[in-house]
Amino acid sequence: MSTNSRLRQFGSKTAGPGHPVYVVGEIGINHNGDLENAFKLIDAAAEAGCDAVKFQKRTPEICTPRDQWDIERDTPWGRMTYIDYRHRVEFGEDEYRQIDEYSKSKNIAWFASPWDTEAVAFLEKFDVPAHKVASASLTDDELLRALRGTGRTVILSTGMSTPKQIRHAVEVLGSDNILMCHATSTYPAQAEELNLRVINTLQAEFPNVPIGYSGHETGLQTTLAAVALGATFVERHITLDRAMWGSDQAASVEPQGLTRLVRDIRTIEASLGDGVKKVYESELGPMKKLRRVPGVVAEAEIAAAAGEPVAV
Ligand SMILES: C=C(OP(=O)(O)O)C(=O)O
Repeated sequence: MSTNSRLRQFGSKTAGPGHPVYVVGEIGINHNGDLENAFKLIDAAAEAGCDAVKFQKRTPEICTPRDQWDIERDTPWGRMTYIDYRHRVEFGEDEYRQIDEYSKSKNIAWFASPWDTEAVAFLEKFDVPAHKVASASLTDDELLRALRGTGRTVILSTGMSTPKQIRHAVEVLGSDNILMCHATSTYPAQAEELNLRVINTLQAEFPNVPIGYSGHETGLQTTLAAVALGATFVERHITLDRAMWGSDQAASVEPQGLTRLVRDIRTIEASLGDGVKKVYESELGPMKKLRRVPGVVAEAEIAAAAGEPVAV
């Protein structure tokens, strides 16, 4: 474990205060079961500068309530039962091997949210940098225990959860290896229900846990606001085209938007600084020109700009 208790490892990268925001393009099931779509989404995330892409891994027979298996629905692949559809959008080991190789070739990490313990065992066949607990799984103690047992960084998403449920999940997972994400689990989420100040609330309640943001809103501004409020991790759903078939596509970010999002996150984190008030050398020229009364601390400020301690 790291010496700073609020830092978390994602392979060779570190997330937490003082480190670049860890940005994840959530592919989820927006690949629609098509490996070529997954590769294109990995390309888009790598080109945008994301640190990782993420998938969702389910064992359909475990995750689909039995009474829904045989319900028929229309899909782009014809009419099929719900359980067949769940299999149709799930990748198996061979596909994940290809995803693993492809991601490596693009120098981007991948991981997933396992929705059941078999999916944890499945993902453990790969050297993933982390696992994620989807908000819907926050109350699944069996899953949380299996994830804790992997010893990897675990991202805990907190949408649709009460403070009591969140505290319980942290107890089950332990706080040493987790990163917690604020989230509102509505697709798309409305600005009025994002409640971004919860990022600060969670930070105050869990001082040893880095806090991130998993967004389902449309648009990018509110995700950038989350970074300004201190989110150390950001995840947004990504899609090749918001009009594609699938429940998550409409609330996802397209490649161009993703590029803007990562660019603006990097600008915001650079602009947040260290919070120590100082006079920059670049301000000395304007100061000379514009300040009529030098003021009693002018010399000290100038010294500070030259890297010397402020004496006031
Ligand atoms: C649904 C997921 O996460 P979140 O709750 O953050 O949207 C997920 O990661 O599968």
